[in-house]
This record gives sequence, structure tokens and C-alpha cells, in this order.
Amino acid sequence: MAKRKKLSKGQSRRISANHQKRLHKAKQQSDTQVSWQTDNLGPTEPAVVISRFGQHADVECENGDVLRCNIRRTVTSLVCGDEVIFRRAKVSEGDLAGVIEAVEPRRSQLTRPDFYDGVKVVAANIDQILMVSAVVPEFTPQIIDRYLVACEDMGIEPILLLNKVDLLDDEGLDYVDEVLDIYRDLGYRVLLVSNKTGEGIDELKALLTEKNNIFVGQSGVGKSTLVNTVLPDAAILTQEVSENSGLGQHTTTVSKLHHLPSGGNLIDSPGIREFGLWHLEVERVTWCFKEFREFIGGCRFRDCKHLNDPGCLILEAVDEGKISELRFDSYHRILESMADGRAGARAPRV
Ligand SMILES: Nc1nc2c(ncn2[C@@H]2O[C@H](COP(=O)(O)OP(=O)(O)OP(=O)(O)O)[C@@H](O)[C@H]2O)c(=O)[nH]1
Ligand SMILES: [Zn+2]
Repeated sequence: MAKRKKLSKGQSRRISANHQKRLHKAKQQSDTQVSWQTDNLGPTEPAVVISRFGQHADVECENGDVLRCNIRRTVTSLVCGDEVIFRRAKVSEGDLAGVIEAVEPRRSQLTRPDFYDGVKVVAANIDQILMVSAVVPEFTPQIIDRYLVACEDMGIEPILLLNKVDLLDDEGLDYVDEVLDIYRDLGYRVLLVSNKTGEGIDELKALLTEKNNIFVGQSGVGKSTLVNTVLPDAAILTQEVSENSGLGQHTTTVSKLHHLPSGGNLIDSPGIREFGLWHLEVERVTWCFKEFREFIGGCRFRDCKHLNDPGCLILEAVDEGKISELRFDSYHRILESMADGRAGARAPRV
């Protein structure tokens, strides 16, 4: 094999300059792809992003048309669920395509920690997060608390779904009901469901109506089964897009917005079903335990860790039974795992 000659500084500078030129040319070419439409654009129209992938997105307009769009470079962040202003573009007879011009302000953002960017927005305008847990493999309130912290931080209403209740005997049911009372008392909505017996499914469907929903939860709790239950024919809108628009097809990993039969939407993506907490400040986590809020700032020491510090109001509230020990324990476990995650290279996931 020929030995590679070491490049001089001048040579590597020239190669780098050529590389830059090639990049510039490629960029110009991709700009031309956008400009094929500019001569031929319709008036601005509102639409919703039902799927985003790379430099393109599929939008659904008010009349139900689904169009594959280019995205203006001025649009810096665009995710599934975004409400946008776009223009139709005529490509050729029968083909639908467009250009996304701007994004409306978001009502909410579903974010997840990103190792490089800090936080990444993965879906927009979500009204409810359905936090799925199950009695099998294990009923773990600590996991519920982690998801609740994330929901409180994002300001999106959580609904606690306990799935697979068909596997509980009376004693088991009493136990989970007692634990779930902690969350009911905090004002969270709790629903016991079973895909197997259909228990709670009608109530679940009613809850999803007219809202933008997303299911989250650990592997194996039954999210996919629940998605199939509420979306029986899995009408995947993104597949209806014209194949001839010249803007490519999807990969299967993107988030997708599905319409529910009774109104409302479900955004689904394997990538956004789990999310971590390690990007949050400790004070923010404390605030996200909503029953702690009234005591924040009242402890004797300003830097109170609410652990075994004297004069800690949160500890007093635990002793007096105003705050559940289970929640207090979850709080400290979360802080510990965050400290581990920050110190190490691995970000803990919920
Ligand atoms: N007994 C019982 N089993 C269920 C129920 N719902 C789902 N399962 C089973 O639980 C297992 C996991 O369900 P999935 O829907 O694949 O779980 P998931 O949360 O989507 O898992 P990931 O795809 O790994 O994220 C499957 O074997 C389902 O048949 C239920 O209500 N009762
Ligand atoms: Zn304290």
C-alpha cells in the first residue's frame, strides 16, 4: 500500500480552501432547489407540521391537504406540532409541495436534554403528556416522579396512566391505589387502564379528545399497544404525501402527528418517549415538586439542601405528614442521579 505523504501547511490550507469552495457550491445548489418554487408560490396559508425530517417537513393545511415543504433558512427551529405559515408551490400537475415561511409562537415545547445543545425541542404545542407506567415489569412511583418533574418544568399537563391493571389481584390493586392517592391529592389526574380487558380505555379516549397528546414512559409499559388501541387504523398522514414532489421520503424514526378518530391528535416517536432531567438546576427540581413550592425560601438557611438541615420547612412538612415520604425520597434520588449524570459522561434517563 502506498504510504501517504505528509502534507505541507500550504497544501493543507489549499485543500481546506477547496473544501470550503465545494461546500459553498453544494449550498448554492441546495438554495437553487428552494428557488424552483419562488416564481410560482401561492399566498400565505396556515398549516400544522405533522412531521419534520432534515431540511424538509410535511404540513397539513386547513383543507386537509398534506404537502411536503422546504424550510426557509430564516426558520431556525421547526418540529412536529408547530403551527406555521407556508406557501404552496406548483411543481408539476398533481404534485403538492410548498415552502415554510415562518413559525407561530408555541404554546408549549416538549424538550429533552441534548448532550451538545443542552436542551433540544422535539415537539411543539403539546397539551397533555400521558405518562404511562405499568404494574409489570414493576410499579415504580420514583419513575412517575421523574416524569412529573419534566412535565412541571415544561408546563405541560401530565396524566398518570397505570397500565396492565388486569394483572393485579385485589391486594395489589389496594396497594397501587393507595400510592396513586398521593398523586390524586396533589391534583394530578390518574387513570387505571388495561389494553387486555379494555378497562379505562373509553375514559382515556375521552381524555385525549380535542387535545394534542403524547405518550411517554419506559420500555415495556405498553405505550405501543395503547397507541394502537387509540389509533386503530394508524392513519399515518405522512405516507399520503405526493411521492413525486422531489423532496424525498421519510425515515421511520421521525415524530409523526396522527389524528385521533374522535378529534385531537397524537404525536408519536420512539425518540421522544423518554427524557432525562440532568439539564435542570437543583432549585428548578425543587420547584417542580409542586407541594414543596409553598415552603421554598422559608427554610432557616438560604442554601438549605432540604435533607437533614436544621430549620428546614420541607422536612418539617414531611414529619407532619403534609408531604409524602415517598415523594421526598424521590426528590433526593433525582438530585443524586443528576449529580452522577453531571459528573459522569452518561446522562441518566428517566
Ligand atoms: N397483561 C397486559 N399486557 C399488556 C397490556 N398492554 C401491553 N401489554 C404487553 O406488554 C408488552 C409491552 O408492550 P408494548 O406496547 O410493546 O410496550 P412499549 O411501552 O411500547 O415498549 P417499547 O416499545 O419497548 O417502548 C407486550 O407484550 C404487550 O402485549 C395490558 O394492558 N395488559
Ligand atoms: Zn429546607
